Amino acid sequence: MLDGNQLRVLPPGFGRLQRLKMLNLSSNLLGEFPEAVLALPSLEELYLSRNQLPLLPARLCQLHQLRTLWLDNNRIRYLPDSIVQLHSLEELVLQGNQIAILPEGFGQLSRVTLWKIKDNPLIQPPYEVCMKGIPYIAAYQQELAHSQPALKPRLKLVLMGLKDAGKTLLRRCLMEEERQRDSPLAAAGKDGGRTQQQQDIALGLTPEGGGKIQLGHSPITEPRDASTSKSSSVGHTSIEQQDPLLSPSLKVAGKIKLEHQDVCLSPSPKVNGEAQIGHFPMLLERDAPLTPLVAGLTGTRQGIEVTDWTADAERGLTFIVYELAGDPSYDVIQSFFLSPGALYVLVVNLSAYTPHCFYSAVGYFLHWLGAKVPHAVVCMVGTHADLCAERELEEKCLDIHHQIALQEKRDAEGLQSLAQQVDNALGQDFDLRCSSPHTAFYGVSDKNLRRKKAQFQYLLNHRLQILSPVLPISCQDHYQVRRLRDKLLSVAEHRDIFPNLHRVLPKSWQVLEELHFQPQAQQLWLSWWDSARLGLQAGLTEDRLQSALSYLHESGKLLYFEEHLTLREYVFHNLPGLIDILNVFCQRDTTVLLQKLLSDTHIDELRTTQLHHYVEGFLLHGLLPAHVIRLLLKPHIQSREDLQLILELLEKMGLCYCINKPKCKPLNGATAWYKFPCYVKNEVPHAEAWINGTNLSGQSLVIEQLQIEYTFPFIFPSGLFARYSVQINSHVVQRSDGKYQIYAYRGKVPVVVSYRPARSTQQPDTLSIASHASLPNIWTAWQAITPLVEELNVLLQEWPGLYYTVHVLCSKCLKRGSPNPYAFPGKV
Ligand SMILES: Nc1nc2c(ncn2[C@@H]2O[C@H](COP(=O)(O)OP(=O)(O)OP(=O)(O)O)[C@@H](O)[C@H]2O)c(=O)[nH]1
Repeated sequence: MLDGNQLRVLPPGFGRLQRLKMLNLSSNLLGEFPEAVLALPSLEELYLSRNQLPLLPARLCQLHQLRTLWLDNNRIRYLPDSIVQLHSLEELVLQGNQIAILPEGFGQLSRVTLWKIKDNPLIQPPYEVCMKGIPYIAAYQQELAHSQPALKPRLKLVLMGLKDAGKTLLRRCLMEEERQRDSPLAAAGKDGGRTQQQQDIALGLTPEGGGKIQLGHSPITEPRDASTSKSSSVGHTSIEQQDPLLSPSLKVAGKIKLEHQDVCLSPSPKVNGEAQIGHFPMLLERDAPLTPLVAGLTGTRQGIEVTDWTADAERGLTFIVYELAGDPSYDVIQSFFLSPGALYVLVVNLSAYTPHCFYSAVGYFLHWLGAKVPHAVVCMVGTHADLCAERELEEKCLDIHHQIALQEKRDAEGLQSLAQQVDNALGQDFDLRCSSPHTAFYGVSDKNLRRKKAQFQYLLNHRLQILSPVLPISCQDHYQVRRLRDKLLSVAEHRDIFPNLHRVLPKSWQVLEELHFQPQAQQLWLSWWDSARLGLQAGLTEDRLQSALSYLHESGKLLYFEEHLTLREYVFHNLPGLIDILNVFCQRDTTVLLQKLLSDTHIDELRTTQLHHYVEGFLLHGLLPAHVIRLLLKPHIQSREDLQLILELLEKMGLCYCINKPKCKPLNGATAWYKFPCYVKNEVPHAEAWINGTNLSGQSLVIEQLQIEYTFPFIFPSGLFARYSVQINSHVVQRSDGKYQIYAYRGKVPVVVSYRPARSTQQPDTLSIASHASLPNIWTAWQAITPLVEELNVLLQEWPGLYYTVHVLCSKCLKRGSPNPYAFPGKV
């Protein structure tokens, strides 16, 4: 056991340990695979986790006896083809590396039962296949070998931003532009007489992507001196061109500083050695006439929308455009539509922008996206440029850059300092950490500290990839819209940014996709069996269908909840239809809701009044009976079964829960009522008192309090509390919901779930789960809260870039009513 040292090499003669069976070299500083290990023929277990290995030698297959090989959290990019010859291998742990392609013949590793590959940029086979295990990888590889490969580049494009940012108009103009592109009017170019170069600058589209800011560590760093780069037309360096000597954390801090100074603040940044006229447009005409492009496109729209946009018919590239809603009422469902592998466009209304609103217009969205999709690719687009004066436009764009860089720098430094604290604690002896509850990381094991450190490293290495300065645009200008389209296309087609776009997939997968989207398959969803039939038609057996569906789910083409007990029986292939349904419950508009309910002409007055009351109750308390939900969804659902399925989907998505359905029993004809927690506005004052230690029953002397607190220093995604309150419903009874609190019982034991938004920028948001019991029975309180804690942990797994800590609060402090109870760290 040589783990947890500072070893860079092994001593000479190490290879003479011919009878060595197990070698643990984890958590060292090995920068190369130690050759001496290859001379140990009896080796059965080899642990090399958390080193800095870039490669594995092909001669690794000499270790015929090897049963266990742990290589997680290194820097490995490729596996040698010969790895598949390690026929005795039972454990292969590769997570947290840079592996994109797995060698052919993975089926030969049929004895592997412990397989971990998470956190690798996998392309071939796709991530969804790799995660399922060796048999699935083997089947996929066979599939690819035997069927004709297919290529159909489709990329998910997500438009996000505040309400009225201009997302809808931008989307419509982009799509309309496609239709008008070939028209003589468009060909003439309505560009207000600007030169090509001026217009390029106006859109931040200078050669070699001049002026691009790259915040955070990412594989697509732009060379500072473009003449030295071997880059392609957009000017990105390849992964190999990065400086291998810089540690990721140094890169983050260093790059922000450099780029922030050089790109954001310099008034005339140099590109290709030539001074640019100006970094931001001062050329847009304030009073440009409204062109036919915008005419007829200004209608408002509510909610989330999905549309296909064939942005480049020649090359066959299609964007699946997800336009998110700016209204916060949609927050509870929006995060479902953020997924890896998409191109995100953050839209800012430059006319309305002020430096004070940076966080709400930009900063929050970056935090939110980074928490859900670490390392996501973001383009910043500023609309309403036509309504801004030249100087105003320049100042606002600069301010956004400046504040993004500051936010990014602050976050990275925060994470680095937390990582440093963990390092310091690791440098101490475990006994010392257990000596007093006031020492940092009291009682936390080395193993858990190392996990924590790996998490910080992951967060630091997976910052968002913000690709460009704000691209100012007026939707009234054909030329600018066209250039934005070209910019999006060039980003999408850049192989370093979206390597998956040009991935070759088995023909059967493509056929499966086409069959799911053929015109006759216009129902709202397909049963698993219907989908399996399409799979068979495409040449996929049932077991291989799962991976293909998961892939389609991840790439944004359909929804398939593989893990869900009931919903996995269905495939939601008609996304626009499904989103229409979800939109109904987020609109919060009395008129729209009433219109839907009163569309039937035969409704009498009494019924009309009743329906008015239901709408009022819904908007005030978030309550609706099932039959009114059915009415609201009338065009979409036909039968009772349809309704049941939709209600289950809404529960799964954290939108509502049934308040009066006994567990696993039918309602026997009674009306089922549904609660939508995102509508709850009232407080639950007694819960606040309880949680602060003022015991309701007045038994404060014999009662012990148990409180687990989750702290979110960077962001608590909005809508998460509402979702959690749905998620815990199956565990609690007699609940009373407030906007930020739930007071309920687990059996006879009371529990309180309480969310506290940050009171200032210095303070974090917290979410706590608490219970109490008399001292000899304190375990009943633990039993009460444990499932709620587990439920929260499951939910938080959907947010891989979200940083939070978990503490147990000191019960003595709680009893005293201390405003700052001591928090014991550690894994609960
Ligand atoms: N002058 C001008 N008006 C614009 C521009 N872009 C959008 N608008 C107008 O701004 C208003 C809001 O634009 P939308 O596209 O509806 O905004 P949105 O981001 O989709 O808003 P939500 O759907 O509520 O999230 C509309 O009246 C648009 O016509 C622009 O570049 N210039």
